[in-house]
Amino acid sequence: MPISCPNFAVQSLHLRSSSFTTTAREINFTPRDFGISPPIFRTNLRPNSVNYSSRCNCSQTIFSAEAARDYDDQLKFESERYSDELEVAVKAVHMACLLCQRVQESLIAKGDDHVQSKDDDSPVTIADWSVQATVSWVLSDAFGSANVSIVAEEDVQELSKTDSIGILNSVVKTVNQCLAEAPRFGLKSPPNPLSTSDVLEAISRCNSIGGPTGRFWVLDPVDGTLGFVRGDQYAIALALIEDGEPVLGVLGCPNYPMKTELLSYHQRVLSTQPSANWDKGCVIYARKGSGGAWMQPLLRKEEKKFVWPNSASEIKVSTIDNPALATFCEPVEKANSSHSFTAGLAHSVGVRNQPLRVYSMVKYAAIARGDAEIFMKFARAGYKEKIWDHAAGVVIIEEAGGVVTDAGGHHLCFSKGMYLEGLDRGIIASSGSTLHNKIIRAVDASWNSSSL
Ligand SMILES: Nc1ncnc2c1ncn2[C@@H]1O[C@H](COP(=O)(O)OS(=O)(=O)O)[C@@H](OP(=O)(O)O)[C@H]1O
Ligand SMILES: [Mg+2]
Ligand SMILES: [Mg+2]
Ligand SMILES: [Mg+2]
Repeated sequence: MPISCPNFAVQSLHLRSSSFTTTAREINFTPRDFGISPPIFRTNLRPNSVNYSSRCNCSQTIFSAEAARDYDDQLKFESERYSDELEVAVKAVHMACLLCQRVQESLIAKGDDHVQSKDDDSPVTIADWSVQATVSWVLSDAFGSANVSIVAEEDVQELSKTDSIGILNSVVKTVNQCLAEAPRFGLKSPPNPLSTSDVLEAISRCNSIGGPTGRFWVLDPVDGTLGFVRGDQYAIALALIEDGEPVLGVLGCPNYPMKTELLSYHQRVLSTQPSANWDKGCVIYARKGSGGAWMQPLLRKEEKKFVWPNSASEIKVSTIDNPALATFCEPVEKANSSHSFTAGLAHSVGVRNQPLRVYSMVKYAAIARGDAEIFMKFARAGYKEKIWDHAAGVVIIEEAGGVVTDAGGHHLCFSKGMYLEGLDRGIIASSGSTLHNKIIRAVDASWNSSSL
């Protein structure tokens, strides 16, 4: 029996099956018009299952009962897509946040010497390796190691040196302490504590190099390690990429308070807030195409009986589009992004507020939560941005209603391996297209006279 369904043609564009691609084209829309990325649109095709019959005289599309059923099935399928992966990812990041809080507290309290320097002089700590091992183990246990491919920042080279034995032992202890808590999140603990070689294996299993096809996870176990060792902001970032497009993003921000006004409070977060009588820490996540981004408060590690599932609230980008009222955020270190160039851009578009300088992908979280309107990063010429520093943040900002592109206005490309290849000058994220376009025009106007 045919069913007349008002606005069905437009609704049906959300269905993402090949049949609807045709429907969309007939009325001059493409999946991109709806923020649907082609790789997702193409997957799970169910060709010919929709009987596109005719149009009624009031311009409403008429579909068969079979089509309506198919519509419901497809909607259900879409709303459940990646739900297992997202659930495990959120739990793994949540566990990693508690792990990091413990390590950071001990590092600040004892002035721990377990901070190593990598070949590029950047810091790496027990927390970086421990989170990588933990998340790797949790994902492999949940989905089977044969099905899990991970691109991640750390390797075991430094950790395997004979003089790193003390650090390695601390990593193994930290990982086992964290995994022992897995049942509190509804996950399994390993039947026996992981051995040193199990932990090394879990870290080095994250050796995928990414690419344009298939599915892989992208993990930055501690983003903003410098902020971490200084007792300041840092993030745990996990994304899932399918056929070159990030489809899930999870950001753990253990020192980013639920109450916005505390973000501008920078240094010595831990030492001056000892009783933690404030909602410190959150986990933010989003699924590509769902049109929403969500935030959970971080469960307190000292609460022995915390209840999972945790509550979540929806987050949205700021509605401010007047540069005079906008705040921009950028890296703390001027070695990582030119502060003078961004100050010039901000001035030329009429931004008056002081920049919010925050370590790590907490900057992406700040835009998604509506705590700032613009994020800019212009690294020195020759620096290649890594996919793990951006993938999770991009999904979250876009689903919260914002925009992320390079300075040429192109989407960031996650399909060319571990680097954001072809990045045009720098990265800009904004709460909306008005501010975004102004910044892009300002970059064009001042780029040639810059020293970047
Ligand atoms: N020279 C240089 N230029 C640009 N970017 C660099 C550079 N060196 C490092 N990185 C990467 O920056 C990540 C931290 O970025 P942030 O925005 O947090 O910078 S800052 O720490 O606030 O200055 C940082 O991530 P983590 O290593 O995970 O901390 C690096 O991947
Ligand atoms: Mg690093
Ligand atoms: Mg990083
Ligand atoms: Mg890192």
